[in-house]
Amino acid sequence: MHSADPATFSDDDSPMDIEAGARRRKKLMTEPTLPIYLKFTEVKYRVAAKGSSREILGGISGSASPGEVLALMGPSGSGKTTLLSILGGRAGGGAVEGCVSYNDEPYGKSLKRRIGFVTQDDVLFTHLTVKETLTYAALLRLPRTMTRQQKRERAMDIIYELGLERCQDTMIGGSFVRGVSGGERKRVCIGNEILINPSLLFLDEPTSGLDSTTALRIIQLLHDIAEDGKTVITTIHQPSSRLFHKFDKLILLGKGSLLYFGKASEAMPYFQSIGCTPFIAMNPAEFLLDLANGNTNDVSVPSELDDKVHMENHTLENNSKTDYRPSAQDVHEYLVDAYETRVAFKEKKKLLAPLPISDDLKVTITSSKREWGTSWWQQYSILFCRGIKERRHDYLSWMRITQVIATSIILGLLWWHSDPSTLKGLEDQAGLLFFIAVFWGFFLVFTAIFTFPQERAMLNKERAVDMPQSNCHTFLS
Ligand SMILES: Nc1ncnc2c1ncn2[C@@H]1O[C@H](COP(=O)(O)OP(=O)(O)OP(=O)(O)O)[C@@H](O)[C@H]1O
Repeated sequence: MHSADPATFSDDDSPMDIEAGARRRKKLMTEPTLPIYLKFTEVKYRVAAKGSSREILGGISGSASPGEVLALMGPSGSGKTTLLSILGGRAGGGAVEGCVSYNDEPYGKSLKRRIGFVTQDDVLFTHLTVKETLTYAALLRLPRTMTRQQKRERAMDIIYELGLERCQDTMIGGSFVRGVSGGERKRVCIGNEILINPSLLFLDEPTSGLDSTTALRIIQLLHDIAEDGKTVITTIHQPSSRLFHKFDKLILLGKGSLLYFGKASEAMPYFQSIGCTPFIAMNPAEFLLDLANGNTNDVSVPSELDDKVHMENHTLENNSKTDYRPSAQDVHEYLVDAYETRVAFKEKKKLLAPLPISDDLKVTITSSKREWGTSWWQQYSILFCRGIKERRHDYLSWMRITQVIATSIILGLLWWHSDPSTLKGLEDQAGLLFFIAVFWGFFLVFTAIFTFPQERAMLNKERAVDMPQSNCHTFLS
């Protein structure tokens, strides 16, 4: 794995920490990454809505090669997450059309183990530390061929690679527990996925909620990961201009339609070529999002679109007012048409070109079963230890201890001086035993029941990447 620039996460760096610096510069010893070329043509997605169906994506085509970072950009609700999920083999309940191929092969179960998917919501255990989180993930997900010690070392390498060494013993934290910062938490999520050395890495808004410097560090990290031969696809909301220039390729979506696919560096010249130029100096991402939203306030409107709007308005109102702005719908239709007529056919032709890889490599991704995982018993013991560590704070909380002590005192007082040598006293003692059995029975049952909702998100996340066996989870809960 490519080593991140030592300056990348300077907030966590300590000049005194020589060992940390040395480790960060060390390349992670992983098996070579299997290159995966991702291509998708005319991807459509429809969902059922009140008796009819609603189109979420309307024919999106594009590609990403190993070593590249492809950014999916667009206004909120434009379909970025939906497209990312389809490409990552996680489409929801809707109907998918079109073709998505990985080294010219369709999605198969064996690919699950070559894909890392960082979701928008961080699904992590709040009471585990950074080190524990990554170590348990390594123990559960890395191949059987590796020893426990090697797996632990891989987790530590990831910690140093991501610059998390200073917070490695800090709890992740959540709504009620103060823990690591948002940027550190995101890095832990990325670490969770890159430790299996995936060929394809999908990230849903890895920078949302982060300041621009931290966001830049995360994108720089993605760049470093891609440089190691991985294909990285990420959705992004509103990147700064520095961040925008880090992307190799860009997909701009508007209302589920493709407005641009190509090199990120060629996006501005393309929009200028179709007559859309910012009046003032602007962050390219802001300009593109304005266009995708149909907002042309600070943007020159192409004469073609201007004429069309004037004609329509004159016909409708028959007056001589000249200050018409095209509606958002007009702008959207113009951009979709412009892309279809000027660029789409060229890009589609490129997608048909043969890949620069051997036939063996194509077959490898579908036929080779990646050797990894652990036996049922190993999973059970790892999940058991993880569960104890996560829930120890809950079980040993002062509220629970007080609850048990208070109940014991009340019971003690109620059955004080109960004499087991008489029949009445014996009946009393039987009542006490019954009460204790029922109390502890329900106490444990309720504790187990309430762990299901908490663990559900984690179970779904782990099942999506083929680990661990769900009956193991159920047995433990
Ligand atoms: N299963 C579904 N049923 C109904 N509507 C859906 C479904 N999945 C997605 N949508 C709709 O599709 C549109 C696109 O959703 P998506 O989450 O992909 O957008 P997005 O661009 O990622 O938005 P954001 O940036 O806000 O996360 C939204 O309007 C959403 O409500």
